[in-house]
Amino acid sequence: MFIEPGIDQSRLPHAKPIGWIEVVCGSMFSGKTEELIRRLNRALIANQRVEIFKPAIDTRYHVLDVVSHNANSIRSTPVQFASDIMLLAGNSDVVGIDEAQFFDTELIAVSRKLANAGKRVIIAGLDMDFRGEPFGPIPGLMGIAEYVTKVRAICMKCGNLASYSFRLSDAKQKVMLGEQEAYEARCRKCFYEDFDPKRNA
Ligand SMILES: Nc1ncnc2c1ncn2[C@@H]1O[C@H](COP(=O)(O)OP(=O)(O)O)[C@@H](O)[C@H]1O
Ligand SMILES: Cc1cn([C@H]2C[C@H](O)[C@@H](COP(=O)(O)O)O2)c(=O)[nH]c1=O
Ligand SMILES: [Zn+2]
Repeated sequence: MFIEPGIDQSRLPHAKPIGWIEVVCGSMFSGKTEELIRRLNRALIANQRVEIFKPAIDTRYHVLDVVSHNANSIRSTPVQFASDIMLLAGNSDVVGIDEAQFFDTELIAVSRKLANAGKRVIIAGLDMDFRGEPFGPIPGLMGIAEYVTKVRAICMKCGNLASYSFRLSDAKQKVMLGEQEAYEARCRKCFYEDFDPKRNA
């Protein structure tokens, strides 16, 4: 179970705001966005000021909303660069960022600055790409985060827990938006059984 230090802390008299970083990561369909939305909604219920960002390229379900695969949603601000978040997060207590793997590695410095300024920063993103390699700023963010939650999907081949996102086509580019028609959640065994390093080189 995830403890929510911000909410406990806000009850302490004279408590100074202490910032921190939370990372929610895993494969596609593992519930990252659901978990991000859950944490942000609870912060809203606690009357905290919440700002939510996603990369502007992620237009899959909605241009503005962060939307989970099971249709939960929350309003967000799409931004092009991680540095935009620094400019727009000014008045918030809590900053949520979805699809963080698509941001440049500047997101690591931005998250550190926001947390050092007393904000709770909650980041959701893919830890690995379709080749099973670390994705963008996520590994670096996991390194500097106080809390890291790895969530897992269900393997579409065998029903075990899945940590990998298997791409169903031969497309080689790292960034390729898609859902069930383009990717399957897979466990380690089922991912590597069908992974062809030459095809994916
Ligand atoms: N293979 C799968 N394993 C688990 N959940 C799945 C799978 N395929 C579809 N889903 C749906 O995806 C939802 C999670 O969506 P979401 O939070 O958007 O995941 P993520 O952001 O990690 O891609 C689940 O609650 C479930 O309804
Ligand atoms: C593995 C992998 C995924 N993507 C894309 C596909 C989706 O649009 C997002 C991930 O969304 P989710 O909320 O985690 O399901 O990322 C990609 O561009 N490259 C990849 O290697
Ligand atoms: Zn499997």
